[in-house]
Amino acid sequence: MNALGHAQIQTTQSKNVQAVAATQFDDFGVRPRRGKVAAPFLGSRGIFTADGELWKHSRALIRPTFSRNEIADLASFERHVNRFLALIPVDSSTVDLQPLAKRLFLDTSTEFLFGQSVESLLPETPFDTAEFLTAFDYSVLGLALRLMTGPFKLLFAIDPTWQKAYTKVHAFVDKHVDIAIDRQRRPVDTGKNKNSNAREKYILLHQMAIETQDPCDLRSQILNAFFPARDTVAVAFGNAMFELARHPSVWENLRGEVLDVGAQPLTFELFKSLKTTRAIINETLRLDLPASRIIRTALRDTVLPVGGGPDGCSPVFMPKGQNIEVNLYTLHHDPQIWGADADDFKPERWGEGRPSWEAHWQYEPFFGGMRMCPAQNQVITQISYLLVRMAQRFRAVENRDSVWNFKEEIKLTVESRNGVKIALIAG
Ligand code: HEM
Repeated sequence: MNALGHAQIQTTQSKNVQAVAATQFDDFGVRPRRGKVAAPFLGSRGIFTADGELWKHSRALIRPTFSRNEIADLASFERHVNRFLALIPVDSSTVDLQPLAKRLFLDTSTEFLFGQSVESLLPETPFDTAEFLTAFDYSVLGLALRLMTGPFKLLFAIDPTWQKAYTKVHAFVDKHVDIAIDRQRRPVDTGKNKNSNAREKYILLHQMAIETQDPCDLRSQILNAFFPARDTVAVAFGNAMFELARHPSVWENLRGEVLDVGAQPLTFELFKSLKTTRAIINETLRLDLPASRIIRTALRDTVLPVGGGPDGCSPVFMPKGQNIEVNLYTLHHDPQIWGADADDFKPERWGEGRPSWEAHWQYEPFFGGMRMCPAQNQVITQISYLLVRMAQRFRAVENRDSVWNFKEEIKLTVESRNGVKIALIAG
């Protein structure tokens, strides 16, 4: 395709997906496209913008955040979920769940990444959350526009609004960076907490400060991790509720499974056994996936397994510097893989005896290979937790949107343009 004057390859072939993600991983990178453009906002070091050794270092810094123990620790998530549930009307009036869910995940992600939640679900927030959010959203929009317009990004070269926005975000992050560095430099407290068995909560920024106390490096590393966390899970959960409001029988199946759980504690292990819940999440991430376009640049001359020749089945040459877009949306909607009902929401397709789409690189909502989303298990656990709590509390969910179909709004993530307007029936 011609992407605003640049020749770019678009692919939906699973063999090419596998090559880009895994078997030819070293041939592709993100830095040529993202590095310079993102630097003013995200800095020059971090998981989202780096390749090679720098990327390996950033990935190693972030990995422990998503360890089994951290994911299984649902106590602080529960605190935020209770606040979220308290804001949902129980008189069957219409609510748009999307902005509420975004506030929930903003609160949880700021807590586990920075060590302090912005508490946007509380009536009294500790500081001007709205101002921070506006600044962050504008910073992301500015970055998205610059990434999408490629050679025309110069049009935005003198845009003081973007600079103002990311400067505000930096001020917020720097405050927490200073706290993390200060904490690291303080002598270890061997006093009153010495015998305490309480496990200290894992906070990514504090862990990063053990490795580096360079404030610019820390700001860059943590912003690179926060950036993909913002909105993605809220959008995925919102999309699941969007579909459930239009498929009452699936809600009934979910509620049946959840009522069978009874008063058992909601644990990581329990979620793994909830087949209907997991099928709903899988199907939502297939149909309405928040991250649908993966773009890479060839770091050297390379050859893709398929796409060339008159029938598109031969290998195809990609010169160094050319971009490739892996279009996960089309892959997830391909009738040759999913059947004639590829565009329909059918969680039952994830039942026993199904084909192993994942093993064949046909289902990749978190992408795959070395740069696969590190938060995958945490995301699935948190969405499962929320769906279970919703189904415990509400007997039914009704669509209250005059528009039936899912209309995409494409930002850096893809979300429902009309929000998630529903009513929840308590019972
Ligand atoms: C439903 C929710 C989410 C989905 C569907 C999702 C999907 C993805 C996808 C497709 C990628 C690959 C992007 C690319 O290579 O261009 C990615 C990367 C990444 N995601 Fe997620 N993500 C989600 C939530 C999160 C959360 C909550 C975090 C929390 C920190 C996170 C952190 C990251 C990071 C750091 C990367 C970059 C990994 C690397 O380049 O090594 N994601 N995600």
